[in-house]
Amino acid sequence: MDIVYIRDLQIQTIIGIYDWEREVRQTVSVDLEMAADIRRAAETDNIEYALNYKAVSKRIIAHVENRSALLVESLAEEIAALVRDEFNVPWLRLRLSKPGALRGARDVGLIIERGEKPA
Ligand SMILES: Nc1nc2c(c(=O)[nH]1)N=C([C@H](O)[C@@H](O)CO)CN2
Repeated sequence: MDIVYIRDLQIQTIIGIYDWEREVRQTVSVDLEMAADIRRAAETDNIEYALNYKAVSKRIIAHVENRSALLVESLAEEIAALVRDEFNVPWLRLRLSKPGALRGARDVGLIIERGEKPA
């Protein structure tokens, strides 16, 4: 199994459970690992056969910027579902973090894995 990844994709969005968090955009950071078979793209040197991380990033940004979730859990599940459905990704691991959201911690958030890992 090969992995195409995106690290520390920073997006501004409304997220959080507190009143002040409903009024100001905060930064969330996305790390994403996606199962892929990169061999055909490598053999042909053709983006048509690649899992295009630029296209995935643009889709995630569009979704997150237009959302105003309360919980990081909701946003993480939505991102995982759209990446799997729209880019035909069989398995992914997603870390969604809120830098600076908790005093004393660099960031907080969660890590989820969805789908089945190909052999
Ligand atoms: N498991 C979670 N815990 C908390 C969340 C969350 O989204 N998931 N959110 C908050 C607040 O919005 C926090 O980020 C503000 O500092 C608290 N706990």
